[in-house]
Amino acid sequence: MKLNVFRLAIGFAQPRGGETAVLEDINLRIPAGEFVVILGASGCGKSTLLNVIAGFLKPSSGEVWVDDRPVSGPGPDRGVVLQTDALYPWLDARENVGFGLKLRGISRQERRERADEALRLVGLEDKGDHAIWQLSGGQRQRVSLARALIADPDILLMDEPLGALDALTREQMQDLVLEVWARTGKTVLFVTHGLDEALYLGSRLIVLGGQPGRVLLDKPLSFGRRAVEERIGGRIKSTPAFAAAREELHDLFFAGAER
Ligand SMILES: Nc1ncnc2c1ncn2[C@@H]1O[C@H](COP(=O)(O)OP(=O)(O)OP(=O)(O)O)[C@@H](O)[C@H]1O
Repeated sequence: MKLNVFRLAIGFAQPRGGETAVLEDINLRIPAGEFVVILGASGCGKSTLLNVIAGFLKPSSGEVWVDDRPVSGPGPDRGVVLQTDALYPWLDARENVGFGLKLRGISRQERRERADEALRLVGLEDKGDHAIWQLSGGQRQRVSLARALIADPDILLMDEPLGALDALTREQMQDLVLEVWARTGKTVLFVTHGLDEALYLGSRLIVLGGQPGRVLLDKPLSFGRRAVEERIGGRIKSTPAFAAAREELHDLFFAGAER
């Protein structure tokens, strides 16, 4: 599914009155199947952009379209994964994954089957009965990803989903995200603060910055356009070409951030 953002702007009311503009004149055309990484200084509006696309926030002006439908609220065509897992501690992993289907009135049997399928996709087929507190941080993020995948959304919105994980788990999760993306062909919007992560995963980079936030840079990323099999395992990150691309991205990013 194509995702289009037209002249989007949003601001937040201030406690003492008035409004601060957070994003202004955001225009994006994202074809189906693209892996878009979004970088930008803290507070520039990355999460706000994802929340508008998810339908959790209404823009002050402009529009978001998924294919030929304008977004007016959350929908099963867009799945969301956040930095901190928003899992329900009183439900086991399988019930967490299937919770959205329960709200849609889908039978217990079907929920169970689909939750197990989503858990298989993230490599947790043996953890469905586990309580959330029995899972590691990485496993909890896998459950969050499975929960986002269960409705088979065409678009995955991921807001620093690996930001709270230790370095090793983070690398493993990057490969899992790549595998899921390759296997499902979903469109991904992935907010990160990691330049390596952006280069490794993304087929396209968007840098937000300024006040109010705008798109400072929108360009294809060469490593992310390589076959997933070539990237998986992370060896590519220690090649001179990757180091050179990282340096270039570093300079571009910080030049942009100063604007
Ligand atoms: N609900 C809200 N009410 C008022 N201001 C808000 C609200 N949500 C976000 N903001 C403000 O909007 C700006 C952008 O916030 P946002 O969380 O989108 O930034 P970000 O780029 O995702 O930051 P970070 O990288 O630190 O997560 C910030 O200045 C923030 O304080």
